[in-house]
Amino acid sequence: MTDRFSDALQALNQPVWDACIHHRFIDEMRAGSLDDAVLRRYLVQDYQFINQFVALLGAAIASADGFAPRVRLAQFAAMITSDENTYFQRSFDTLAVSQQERETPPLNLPTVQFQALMGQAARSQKYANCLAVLCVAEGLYLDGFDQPGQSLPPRFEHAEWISLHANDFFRDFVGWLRPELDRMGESIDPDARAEAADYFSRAVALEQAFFDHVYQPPSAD
Ligand SMILES: Cc1ncc(CN)c(N)n1
Repeated sequence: MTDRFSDALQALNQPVWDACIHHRFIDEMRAGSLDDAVLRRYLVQDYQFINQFVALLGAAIASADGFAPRVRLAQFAAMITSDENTYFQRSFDTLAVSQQERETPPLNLPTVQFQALMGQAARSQKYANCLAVLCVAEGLYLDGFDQPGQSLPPRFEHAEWISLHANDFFRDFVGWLRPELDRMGESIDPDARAEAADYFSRAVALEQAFFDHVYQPPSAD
């Protein structure tokens, strides 16, 4: 077992982590073969995830222990609220997603649970808890979508979603997040480490449920 907190947390959750990064959702997105109904369900739910995710970034900014991490996190929030937000809007246009579905869709159970987890981490006002969830959300997408030598599928809805999670800025951010969680892990007591570890595990499980659920018909909750 490694000494690094982020590695130890990932190792503890490795089977579920691997199930996520090899999930058919990621394979089909990368192949450009994802069914439009699945893509549509995913994007509609994920836009609601992103809403709370940006609030979590705000909480991480507020609870961080210095200006340098705040700058990093704020720069990342700027990317999500610009390039990623316009990706969603353009995809919604292409997939004929109504304004109501963009803003107030019925939520899947994993979306509700993920929003609750992020809200709980934010309200804890503990930087380590926020970082644990961020490490999962972004580390897992980097591992899933950033494959060496991959060629991008033709449709922008697939290609851009991959590119948003496989580029130098994103690699650099995740490459900063992991040691940042390690650094915080060293500065908190065992109870606080266990608390952050629990956020990490719950977030990994929710990532899997989130992918699984978009393959189920809308009334399946
Ligand atoms: C559910 C979820 N997890 C992670 C990500 C990556 N930003 C996302 N878009 N959606």
